[in-house]
Amino acid sequence: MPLLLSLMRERAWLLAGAGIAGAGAAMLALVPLVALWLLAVELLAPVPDRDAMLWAVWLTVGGLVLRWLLMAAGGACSHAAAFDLIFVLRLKTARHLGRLPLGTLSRIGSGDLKRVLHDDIDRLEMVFAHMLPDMISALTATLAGIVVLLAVDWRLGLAAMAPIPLALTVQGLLWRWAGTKMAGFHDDLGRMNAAIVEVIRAIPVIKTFGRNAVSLGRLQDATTRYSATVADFTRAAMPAWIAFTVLLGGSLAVMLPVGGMALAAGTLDPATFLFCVTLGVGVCLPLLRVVTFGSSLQVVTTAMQRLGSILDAPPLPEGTRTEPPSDTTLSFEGVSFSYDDKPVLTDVTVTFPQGTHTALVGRSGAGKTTLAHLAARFWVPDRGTIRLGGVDIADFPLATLNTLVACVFQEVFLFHDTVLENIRLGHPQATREDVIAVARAAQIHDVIMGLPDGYDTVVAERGHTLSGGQRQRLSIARALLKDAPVVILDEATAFADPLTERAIHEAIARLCRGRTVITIAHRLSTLRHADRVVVMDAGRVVGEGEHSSLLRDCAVYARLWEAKDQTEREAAHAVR
Ligand SMILES: Nc1ncnc2c1ncn2[C@@H]1O[C@H](COP(=O)(O)OP(=O)(O)OP(=O)(O)O)[C@@H](O)[C@H]1O
Repeated sequence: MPLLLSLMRERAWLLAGAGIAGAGAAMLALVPLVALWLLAVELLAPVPDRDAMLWAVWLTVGGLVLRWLLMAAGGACSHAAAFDLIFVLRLKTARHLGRLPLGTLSRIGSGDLKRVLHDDIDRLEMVFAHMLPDMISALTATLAGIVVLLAVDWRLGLAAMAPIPLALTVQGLLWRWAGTKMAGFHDDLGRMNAAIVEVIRAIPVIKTFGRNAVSLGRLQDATTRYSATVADFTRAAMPAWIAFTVLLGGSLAVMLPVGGMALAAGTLDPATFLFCVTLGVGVCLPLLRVVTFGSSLQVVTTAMQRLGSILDAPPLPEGTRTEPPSDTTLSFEGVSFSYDDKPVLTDVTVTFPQGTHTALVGRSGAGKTTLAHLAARFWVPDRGTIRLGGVDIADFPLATLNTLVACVFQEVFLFHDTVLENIRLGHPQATREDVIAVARAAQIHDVIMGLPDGYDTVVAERGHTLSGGQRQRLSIARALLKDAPVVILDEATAFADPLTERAIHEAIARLCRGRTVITIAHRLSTLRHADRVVVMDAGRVVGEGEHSSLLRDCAVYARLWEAKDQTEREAAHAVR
């Protein structure tokens, strides 16, 4: 609710305009009825006044035209406010997401992120463009109708209002009951959303494993559970909702006997009776729209709470230093890190000197990727400091650190855009010639020229028109264009055949020239290209130096090589 109110303040004038126009239009809806009453009075008079009757006709026409104008103006204001606010909020949320640590993002989960960014924010269109003006005009219509009735004949006015307290009591009880069910309802919806996202992502795996894939089962369970919750909710709420609707339409049942008695007593004339009954029939019915708005508001409030909890998540703290450090030695000093409660790095102290190429090796799960991610500040260490040229990387704004550190990771994400723009991501101001030059250096130029529109070919979502090795070379081109002094490579040859691997290594050699490079070497063959090796085991650095000295002094390293040699011997034996 506070988020909704603060949003309303941002476009207060437009919303006020929409509200005033809606209220005016609702009041003008009464004009034809008043004109009808004036006509009836004249028609039932012994000598009807023709001028007064003509005036009543003109009053109706004028009222209708003005009402149409007000409705158009109100609609324009409310839609302008709604789309403005959606734009502002979506941009604010996207910017905030960009500044959140990866940990927070993965905790939120992609299903919930999609729901908040897309569905939840979209609900604001319904609130500001439709529900809010509609509620104001509905409330005004009922209020104005009752005020007119009270002014014309207070007895019939009170009779028209009589069912309202009972109807609102029923609805209040229904709301209170619905409130207790909402949390479960939204949990089920969240589970279904997460299952949908998982299935979309896992389509290749599902195809491979057929219908037995866990994802499909989970989606089926989540959907069944959600529809059962909605069905139970609707069934249980139906009687109270029907009672409320019937009560709101029940004004006439009270007005007819009250009016009949007044007519019989001679204290009410027939024209006034007719007018009051006509107005009273539907005077409370607009409140139905107000109540519908109330139920939808509950949904929107929950959506805004979800959005609020994301916007309240603390972003990565950023420094203000924008000048680059004097050198690009990267050092970890007593760095420890846990994913939630699971310790992954313990007291890591290691230096990657300027201009050297270091291979990071260790068993799977040793913490190599995590160490690299910390250098790019995807996460913040629990303890210790990471320095670049002696400066704590936390002292740089993320945008500056981004220009200093380039990453080439195993999974390369390509945007649904041209190849040119995908490479240009590394340096948005780069010219086409610059892009072609780095693509040549990354050994990917010929592949790009073979695509239907060359550099202007649009690559499909998640880069499915390029192979794994090609995507990696494109990622290297990006990093080359970025021209960052520190480069982190996560086993960039994982997808490659021997020829492609050679092409990639040539590309990497160009990328590494004169820079501080860390290669996460999942395959020990990558070590040939490194100046030195850092060995990790169970989240600690257990050795560093040159290959030969490590082979002699570091048991973990010696075991890794022994395993590699044995695998190669077995492979050679199998081929023979
Ligand atoms: N996002 C995450 N959330 C929770 N735990 C994680 C996350 N990423 C990695 N881990 C865990 O942290 C540990 C270290 O993982 P990391 O990826 O850093 O190891 P690695 O040495 O790079 O492994 P590999 O060579 O297999 O890629 C592993 O036990 C892994 O399960």
